[in-house]
Amino acid sequence: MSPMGIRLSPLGVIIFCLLGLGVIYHLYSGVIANRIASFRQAKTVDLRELLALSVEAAVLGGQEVKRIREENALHEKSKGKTREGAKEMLTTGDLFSHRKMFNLIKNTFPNLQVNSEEHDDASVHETSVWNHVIPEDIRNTISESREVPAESITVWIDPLDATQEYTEDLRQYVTTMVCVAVDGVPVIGVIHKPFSAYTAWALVDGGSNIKARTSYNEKSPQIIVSRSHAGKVKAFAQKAFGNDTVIIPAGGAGYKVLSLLDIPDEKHEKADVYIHVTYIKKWDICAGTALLKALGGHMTTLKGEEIDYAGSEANEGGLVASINMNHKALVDKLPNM
Ligand SMILES: Nc1ncnc2c1ncn2[C@@H]1O[C@H](COP(=O)(O)O)[C@@H](OP(=O)(O)O)[C@H]1O
Ligand SMILES: [Mg+2]
Ligand SMILES: [Mg+2]
Ligand SMILES: [Mg+2]
Repeated sequence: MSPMGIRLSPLGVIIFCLLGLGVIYHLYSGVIANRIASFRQAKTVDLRELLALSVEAAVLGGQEVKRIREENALHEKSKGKTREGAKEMLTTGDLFSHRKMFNLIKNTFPNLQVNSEEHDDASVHETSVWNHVIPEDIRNTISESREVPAESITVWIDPLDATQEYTEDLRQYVTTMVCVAVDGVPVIGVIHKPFSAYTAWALVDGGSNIKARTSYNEKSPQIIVSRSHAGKVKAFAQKAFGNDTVIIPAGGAGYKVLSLLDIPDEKHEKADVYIHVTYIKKWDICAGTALLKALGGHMTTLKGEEIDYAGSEANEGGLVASINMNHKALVDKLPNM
């Protein structure tokens, strides 16, 4: 008999305790599972793996871009206007490519910050995960892995660059791009051309599958510029390099960076310098910056400042890109905006 006159059966006490534990487990199981999941998520990421994943994402996105164009199912619409009043086009190609690229990266490394130009309001559940196989060309060029803290990484993706030209069926200008910045500094750049199945990739201080050309005209450079967001770039370039300067209008920021390099495609135009004077966003230019940087080139604002590839998407200061020339001397020739 207990002091209160209630008799406690040992079996009853055990059952009561088990029930209590069950209730506590039920209440906290979600919390515990989340804790375990976040502990399991990689705290560091290997840049060589991230390069291989970036290539895979750009290629899979590119397949969507190509398919939608071939099926003539663009369903183009304007998603707004640029500051200069040009229509910002959105097509099914942009959207389907975004779904593939964004989800592949997020499903593989859920805790990475991934900034895409596009958004998916339908939130289609795309479950693809990367198979972690590093292709032979990457393994042969980059022999070592390099771990960096996941929290230092910002990934920028452009699921379809040169959308305006895509709607005009100017397929040669279209690319898909992935860039990885560590602490705001671009270290991985991938530019993929879906209609010619060509991919350029680079890891800064690691290696790449593309080279600079052997010579560039530094005195009278041929300047590649935007054809659909040109602003006053022609007058700007002529002021710097003279009225006879050859100006090449072309679509796509990815296309224009590749035109500075030794790309194995006769049809891809060649230029010495890329200049852009209107507003542009970081998913348009980060991959190009990384590729150029890996090969010893530069992409800066028109004042020669490095661009911080963390934080906001905006780049306000224009762009000048060059390789195998004195970039500082080039910047000094440019007029004030
Ligand atoms: N003034 C501006 N405002 C917003 N985006 C711009 C811009 N100028 C260029 N861009 C973007 O930069 C990319 C290259 O432009 P361009 O072909 O004119 O050189 C295009 O990307 P998207 O096609 O991915 O939207 C384009 O939309
Ligand atoms: Mg766009
Ligand atoms: Mg773009
Ligand atoms: Mg785009």
